[in-house]
Amino acid sequence: MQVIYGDQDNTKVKRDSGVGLGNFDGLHIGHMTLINTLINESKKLGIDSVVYTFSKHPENILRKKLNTPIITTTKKKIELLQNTGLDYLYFDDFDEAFSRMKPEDFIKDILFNKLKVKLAVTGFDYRFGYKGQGDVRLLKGAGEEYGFGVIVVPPVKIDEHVISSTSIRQSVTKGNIEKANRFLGRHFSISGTVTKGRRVGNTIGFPTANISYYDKIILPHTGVYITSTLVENKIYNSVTSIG
Ligand SMILES: Cc1cc2nc3c(=O)[nH]c(=O)nc-3n(C[C@H](O)[C@H](O)[C@H](O)COP(=O)(O)O)c2cc1C
Ligand SMILES: Nc1ncnc2c1ncn2[C@@H]1O[C@H](COP(=O)(O)OP(=O)(O)O)[C@@H](O)[C@H]1O
Repeated sequence: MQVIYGDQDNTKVKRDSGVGLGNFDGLHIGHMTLINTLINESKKLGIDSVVYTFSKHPENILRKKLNTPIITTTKKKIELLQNTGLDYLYFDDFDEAFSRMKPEDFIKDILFNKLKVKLAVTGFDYRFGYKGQGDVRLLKGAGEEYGFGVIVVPPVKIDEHVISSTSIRQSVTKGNIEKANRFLGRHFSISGTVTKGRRVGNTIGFPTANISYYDKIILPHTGVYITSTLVENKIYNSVTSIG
């Protein structure tokens, strides 16, 4: 898998491509269903598969005060998609100027000219372009005009609940990690750097580590959690105190 950063790299995708569209924060079961569909259908067509996403969550750019804490950092997204068979992970730079792009221009300039789209894969509720004016209907119409196919993935649910990054954020914030894990299809995790603390644990026979974390990530509700900790390729049984 090749990672492309839109702000640094103006190289175009070399071959015709299948493009998966969305923010994909969390890379939950719904997202992975979409991405697997993208990879499989692109293979069938003999084209490259590309996930086109943003390095910063649009909500955090457009509604600065309404901070959306993120579930997966860029680094984590790369890690999770690394061995899926995806050809390109494309992080574009979302800023105010970009947000004003009309859906029709996004299709023409980015999907068609830049990514040489032959297939677009989105979820049922995908919206794009200025103020979210574009939807799957518009995308399908443009597909007929420009000659690309569109696959719309129906809502992936667990127990009748549509899986979404918003519901995962709510579960994590409430401390309902079991539910978040079910929706994510893996264990919720946080990465960070070990920093020096008061070393109290050591004096009672438990080594402790203070983790400093990226401040935009979502944290579970204050409390004590049973965890596993991965340090330098070794996994330890652990207990983590949040707060
Ligand atoms: C060209 C373009 C312009 C966009 N402009 C806006 C905007 O003005 N307001 C907004 O809330 N989101 C805007 N978005 C973000 C989309 O509504 C949407 O969040 C994003 O494409 C990811 O889709 P998803 O939320 O279904 O994953 C824009 C997206 C694109 C591709
Ligand atoms: N449960 C789901 N089932 C099918 N597609 C989904 C699901 N959740 C999100 N998608 C699709 O994945 C892409 C990224 O969605 P995004 O808005 O980032 O996620 P979410 O809706 O979880 O916040 C969009 O095309 C969206 O329609």
